[in-house]
Amino acid sequence: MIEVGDLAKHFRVHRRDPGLRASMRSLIRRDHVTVRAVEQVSFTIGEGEVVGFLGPNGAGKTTTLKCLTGLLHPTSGEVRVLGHIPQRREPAFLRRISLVMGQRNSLFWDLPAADAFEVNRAMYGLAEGPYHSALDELVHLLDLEPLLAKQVRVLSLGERMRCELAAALLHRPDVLLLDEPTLGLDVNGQAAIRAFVREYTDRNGATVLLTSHYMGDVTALASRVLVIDGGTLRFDGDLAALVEAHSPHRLLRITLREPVPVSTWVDFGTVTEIDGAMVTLQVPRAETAAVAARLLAALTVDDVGIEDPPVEDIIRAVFTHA
Ligand SMILES: Nc1ncnc2c1ncn2[C@@H]1O[C@H](COP(=O)(O)OP(=O)(O)OP(=O)(O)O)[C@@H](O)[C@H]1O
Repeated sequence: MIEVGDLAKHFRVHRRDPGLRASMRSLIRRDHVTVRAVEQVSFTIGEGEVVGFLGPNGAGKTTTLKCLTGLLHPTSGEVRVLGHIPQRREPAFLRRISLVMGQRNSLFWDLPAADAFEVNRAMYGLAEGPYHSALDELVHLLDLEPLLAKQVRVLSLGERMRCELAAALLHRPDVLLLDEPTLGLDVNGQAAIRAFVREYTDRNGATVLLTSHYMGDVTALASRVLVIDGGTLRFDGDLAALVEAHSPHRLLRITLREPVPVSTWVDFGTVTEIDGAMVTLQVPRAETAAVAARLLAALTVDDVGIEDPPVEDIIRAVFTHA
């Protein structure tokens, strides 16, 4: 469905030092540098997969997504999406994909949302029947009824994102590329978009590649992740495997009947939080079960839970080691 082999995308950019002298000099001589935004990246994504694409700022995520849609031409390497070479931008290809960018507005600003959707209908040449059935489904799933008559320019960010998603899905694309779809939204707004994407993909089986700085988006939607840093792919696999490979520790959350002296914990692990009788201990992953058993035998435990550290911490560790 999506096949990427040794993809590289380099940008040649004009370099100018700050200051007036440098400005004057650049009028005569222009220095250029090459930005290696993406370097030898390979992966394949199968039909119906929902994959998270993670990386710090400037890692190369958006550049990769733009290569997948044909908005950017690769410097080298192979990209095939739905059997098409994206940079050819063939109508048969464009009718089957969608790219939604959280920080970009693609809807006509001055039109009511309903008319902005009509523009997309015309653009994609959708027949009345399929258009209305897709629109009805999206209006229902995204709760758009109260927004249809409002001008796009007056919508809140969360409302606009819901409309952006609807507009992007009216032609029922097989491949959906989501670049920071929850950027800047509050917790409710993020939850609404996540719930929608999950429901939509369950119903329609679309293939999704999703970038987000909110780990909640990725943990809620994707079981597989690609991690990119400095333009290079660092990890491709299950989120659970990433956690296991990069987190040598697990957390034991213990509630005791009564508090005990802090020195008690030295025998069991490293205390990361303590609040009276509630303690969080960090223990080596391989020893988790044995430590839990020793704790239960030695102390009066009301409750004990075993958790992995927050995925954010693990991703940070991946980037730090990279
Ligand atoms: N048109 C361009 N011209 C020059 N450099 C570019 C261009 N587009 C991207 N870059 C550079 O390529 C690198 C990767 O950028 P990209 O936008 O793909 O990163 P990203 O992972 O999406 O980051 P973020 O999470 O901040 O959106 C960055 O160093 C960026 O400055």
